[in-house]
Amino acid sequence: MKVLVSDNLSPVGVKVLEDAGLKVDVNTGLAPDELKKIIGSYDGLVIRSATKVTADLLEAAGKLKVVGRAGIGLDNVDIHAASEKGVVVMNAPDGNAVTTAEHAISMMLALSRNIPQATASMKAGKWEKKKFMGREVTGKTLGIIGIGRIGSIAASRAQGLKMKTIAYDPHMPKEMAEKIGVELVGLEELAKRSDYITVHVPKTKETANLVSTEFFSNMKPDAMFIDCARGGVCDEEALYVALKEKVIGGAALDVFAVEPTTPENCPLLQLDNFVCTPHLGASTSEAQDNVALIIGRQISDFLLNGSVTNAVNVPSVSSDVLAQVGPYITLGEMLGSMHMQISRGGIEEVNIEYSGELADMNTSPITVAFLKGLFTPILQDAVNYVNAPIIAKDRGIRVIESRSDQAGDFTNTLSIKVKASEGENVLVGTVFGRNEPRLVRLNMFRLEALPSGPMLLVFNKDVPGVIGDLGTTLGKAGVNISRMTVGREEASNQNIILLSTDQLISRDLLAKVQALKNIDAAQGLDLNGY
Ligand SMILES: NC(=O)C1=CN([C@@H]2O[C@H](COP(=O)(O)OP(=O)(O)OC[C@H]3O[C@@H](n4cnc5c(N)ncnc54)[C@H](O)[C@@H]3O)[C@@H](O)[C@H]2O)C=CC1
Ligand SMILES: O=C(O)C(=O)COP(=O)(O)O
Repeated sequence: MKVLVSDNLSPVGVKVLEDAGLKVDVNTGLAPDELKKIIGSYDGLVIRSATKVTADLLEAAGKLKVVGRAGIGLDNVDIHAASEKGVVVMNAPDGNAVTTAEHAISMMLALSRNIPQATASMKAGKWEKKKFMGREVTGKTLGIIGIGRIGSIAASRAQGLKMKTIAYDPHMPKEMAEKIGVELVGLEELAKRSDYITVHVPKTKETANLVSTEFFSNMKPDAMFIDCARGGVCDEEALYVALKEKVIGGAALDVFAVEPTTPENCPLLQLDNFVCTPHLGASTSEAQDNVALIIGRQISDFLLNGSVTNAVNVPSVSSDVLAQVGPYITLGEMLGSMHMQISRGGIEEVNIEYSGELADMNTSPITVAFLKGLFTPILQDAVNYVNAPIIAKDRGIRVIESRSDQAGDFTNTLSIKVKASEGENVLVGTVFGRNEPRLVRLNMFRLEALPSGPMLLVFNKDVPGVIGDLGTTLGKAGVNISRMTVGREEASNQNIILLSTDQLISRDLLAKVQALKNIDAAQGLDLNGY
């Protein structure tokens, strides 16, 4: 079996693959068409963030069985296309967290003491001692956006530097943050109170452009902003204006909306109060050895023994179990994603009830898939079919499973209640026929919906004209409705309408829907990939 390493990988990873008996070719920096020409002869592909694994490339990869990412981010992989081709995609989400947190702290100190600017000035033959007056970080407040793996390590390092640490992470229970000495606050409060702000969230629908003109206008005029997470979480145009007009004191970016970035497409690179690195967050020999070792072992285990670890698109179960509960694994993951998107506040408890014949089956992969689905909208590539239960435990979420012989009107049901700090929701699902997942209850509403693709969830009064108004509003915006389900609760005169649409609902369109008469609430859902 042959493995191609197409991005820079630490030699320890290559050694692990070779020692296992695999033939390894290292061929980095290939243009897409060059890669496409040779990919057909490989069983495995090892990448970092440079190689783009597109549907087009996968089309040419006739023998390919696995793509391994030495690191976390899979933004450069078309996971959906890989799943359709039966290619397993795996990553190594734990190997580079310390290193990336250290990079964020380095950026903070480099900004505080003007180290890059002073270096450039001295190399230009100057001795500008007065120009580069810095300031101490001791006693200052570090605001952390996203207090997950990397954010919490950054907090502990900052505490070591005698800084106060506050964080914004609406999905993290308060007690978990308090345990690590971090006060949880709202986004606006974080902007107003912090002297330094560092971002450690993945790029999701919620976090895209989270750091905007409004955010910068709330920051202190001498505060500094750092992003070593993902390009596009911060609006680069808004940052440019904030730095140019001295709305904030300085900024450092390791990640960009377009990578590789150049002075032509990134005007930030012209500013004196801007410091940057070319996506070096994970680039230390220690972190690279870690992720290379992990991915090398996972790929050889898979290619030689068929065992799947840390895969993002295949549950780690035997083919027998998959044949029995496979459709419920898909259903569980869909319900997980939907639960996270409709839930408000930090999740505290999950109750999963398996009913009917399901009660006698091996349901643990369904629970794992549910948890993976639950965390994917907020953690993206950092969650997979192996670490999802560990993430739940680390976040202090109680996962309770129960079984019942009775499944009501259906042969089997999966009924899941999620309690969050601001309320609870119940979703019940079943599988029709051999492989047709359906959502059959959402809280008090009975319905029959396929929880997949882009959707719009509407809560409305049960009066004539609502569906017509909705259809017209979506139609005017050019959005096609492919399915519609109405759930009715006669006692309360309340309905829900769940629509499947051909594209995601934009913020503007959602605002128009929310403004319609007799509509109490509406939200877009993204169940893509299911
Ligand atoms: N610059 C680089 O080279 C590297 C960048 N990264 C990136 O760093 C980021 C963080 O990684 P980890 O800490 O391992 O992830 P993680 O999954 O452990 O933590 C992410 C945190 O963000 C929070 N979050 C999600 N949506 C949020 C929102 N709307 N507002 C506030 N918080 C929100 C989650 O609740 C979670 O606590 C990822 O995007 C990752 O890809 C990771 C490694 C290297
Ligand atoms: O692991 C990640 O998500 C990273 O962003 C690191 O990217 P890299 O492997 O350095 O190209």
